[in-house]
Amino acid sequence: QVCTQVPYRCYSTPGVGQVQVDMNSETGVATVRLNRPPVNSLNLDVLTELGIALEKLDADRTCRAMVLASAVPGIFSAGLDILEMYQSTPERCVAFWRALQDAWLGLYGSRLVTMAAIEGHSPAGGCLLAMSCDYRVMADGKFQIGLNETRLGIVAPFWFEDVMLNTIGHRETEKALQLGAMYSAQQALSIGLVDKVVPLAEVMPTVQGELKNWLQIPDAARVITKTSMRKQVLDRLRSQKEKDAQFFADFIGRDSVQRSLGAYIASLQKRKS
Ligand SMILES: CCC/C=C/C(=O)SCCNC(=O)CCNC(=O)[C@H](O)C(C)(C)COP(=O)([O-])OP(=O)([O-])OC[C@H]1O[C@@H](n2cnc3c(N)ncnc32)[C@H](O)[C@@H]1OP(=O)([O-])[O-]
Repeated sequence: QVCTQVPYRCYSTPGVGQVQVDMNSETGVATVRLNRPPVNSLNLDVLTELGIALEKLDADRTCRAMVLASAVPGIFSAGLDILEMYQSTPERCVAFWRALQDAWLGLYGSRLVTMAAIEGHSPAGGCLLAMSCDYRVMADGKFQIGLNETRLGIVAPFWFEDVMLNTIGHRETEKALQLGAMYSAQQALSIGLVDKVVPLAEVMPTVQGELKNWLQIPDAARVITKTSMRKQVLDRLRSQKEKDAQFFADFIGRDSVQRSLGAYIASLQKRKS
């Protein structure tokens, strides 16, 4: 196992944790892999683990960069675990949302160079995680990426919207969010939602190659620049975290939203059979 070799260090037990972290102390690059089969849906536990992992990496002075990837073939992340939003309690909804907020604040506000290796589908919350990195490489082929929330009868919150706006601009975001659009890798590339599209086997090598460019830049100057670019969006959520969590719990609890989610879950199951 890669983790037992020097100079790798693990923050989680390989093959066990739902968020696996391999830290290469020689290069200063950590690889964080989501590991919640079958689709890496993000529940309270995974989001809490992810938030803690990001915090630890940020505090590790030997760490300069992080690659966000998946341990599950064919999937980057299916987004938020729909079962956290369906027939849940208001208390659980608030706790779930806080964990998402904290994980996102840790990722979007990270001092590290962050790269998304998108080796599979990446809807909704998966797209948010990818967009929150500094750079995205996606596998060509059948995989799709996008914020499809409206298709579930739910609404991407203002901070998902802010991140998309900063990634692909106002006009594309308006269309993408209203339609709940899912894009192929090539379409995503054409609107700037991802930075590079390569064959599946080339995703990781391409990320490693790109990292070399980013790591040539002195950290302090890059971090000040990144912070200045992202501060406004981060502060907008930081200043209203509780209000945002309460809004989510209230919205999700509506009968009409529960009905839409129920129908969407049924459609996912039907697609399988
Ligand atoms: C306001 C809030 C903002 C919201 C943000 C979000 O992220 S909203 C999230 C929006 N996300 C979406 O709309 C994504 C919906 N998912 C998909 O479109 C597809 O699963 C896929 C394309 C990701 C993978 O296709 P594939 O053919 O490889 O896999 P498959 O389809 O066969 O699924 C396997 C099993 O996983 C289950 N399951 C799947 N996703 C979720 C989930 N998010 N959660 C929970 N469970 C999920 C699925 O039901 C099935 O369960 P079963 O029957 O075995 O008990």
